[in-house]
Amino acid sequence: MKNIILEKKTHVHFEKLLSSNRLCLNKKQLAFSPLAISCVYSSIFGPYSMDVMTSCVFSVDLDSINDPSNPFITHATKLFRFSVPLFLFQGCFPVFIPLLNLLGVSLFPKSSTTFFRKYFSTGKPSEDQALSCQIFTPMLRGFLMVPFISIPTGLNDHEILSQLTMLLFAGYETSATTLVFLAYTLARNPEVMKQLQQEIDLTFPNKGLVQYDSLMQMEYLSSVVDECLRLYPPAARIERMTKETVRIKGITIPKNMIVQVPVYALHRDPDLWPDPEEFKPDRFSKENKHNINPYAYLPFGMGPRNCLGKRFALVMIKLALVKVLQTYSFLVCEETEIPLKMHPEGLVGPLKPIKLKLKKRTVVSDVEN
Ligand code: HEM
Repeated sequence: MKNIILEKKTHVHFEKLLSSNRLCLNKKQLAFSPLAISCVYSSIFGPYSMDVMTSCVFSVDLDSINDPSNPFITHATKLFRFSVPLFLFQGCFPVFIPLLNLLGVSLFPKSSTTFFRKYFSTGKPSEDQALSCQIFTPMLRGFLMVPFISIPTGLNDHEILSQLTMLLFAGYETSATTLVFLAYTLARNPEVMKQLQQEIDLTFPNKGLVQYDSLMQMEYLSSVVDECLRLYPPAARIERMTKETVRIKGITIPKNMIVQVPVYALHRDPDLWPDPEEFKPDRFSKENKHNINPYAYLPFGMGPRNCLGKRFALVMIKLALVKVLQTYSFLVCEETEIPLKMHPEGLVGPLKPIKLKLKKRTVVSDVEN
């Protein structure tokens, strides 16, 4: 299944996505008033991530800023308000999941899953349409084309819908939160932001069109995003279950034991990262990157079950950051919380919405001073 989504020519899809506007911040999303104090998350990055994910996963074009009461948005948003204790219980004791299902206890609200089921069964394209029509995204087409590619029986509606919902669930908040933390860390590190704006202006002069290949070749942008994901990896830990009993450094881990990898703690371990609390993108520069132990840096996990949307997320995040920084600078203001209080539950995220000032850049020379 993973191979179907991660088609070899992914970059061609991304180029198409960029030119089709599916990944673009719209004018409203970029229309801050100069020097406005703004809650960055709720004003742009949340709706941006929602619009991109629903558009690319479900082939549904939404406008979360102007039409926030669209039922698709209401139900998609509800998926993220799941019970964390129930989530942890299911993770720790998967053996009870069938019993919970029997009792009608579900992680996601029934009204929302029913909405998506109805939506999908009435609105999904036929296999022929999906094969021929370019308006359906590669993801949706990939799932509908499964019978032609790998599994002779194909996937039933329930299986396709579960995959699509999983993609939305896995991609929306992780990407939105990363963008918020990028805005926060850049506001707190203006010299880094200036260097990044310089790279942006050089790569896309006169706020030029952002192109996939150039975007992905931006070295400083990559380092900034990597370093932000080190400090704020949305998934604080990942899990694996042992298939066999193993002995590692004198510790025996029995078969079928769930092992948690503390990603957040690893990323801030002073033995692995000098000055771990400091935001230093140069750790990820071309010259320094090879010194990083790949098992010490796991924002997208590792191995065959690593993040399926990694490349997608990086394009979406880099594009949004470049578009915003072409026009605005992030600034801390009185309302900016320093240090940040983190949410104790769920994904790594701030306890309260982050507030920053946005200053409209006057001219490109802004960054040359
Ligand atoms: C900054 C954004 C993102 C971060 C930090 C992130 C992080 C992660 C992590 C840590 C895992 C677990 C990997 C492991 O256990 O080794 C994961 C799994 C996954 N992610 Fe992401 N993710 C992001 C965005 C996305 C997006 C945009 C999508 C979809 C387009 C996505 C889809 C998935 C899926 C489907 C899985 C499960 C993969 C599997 O079990 O084989 N993620 N992600």
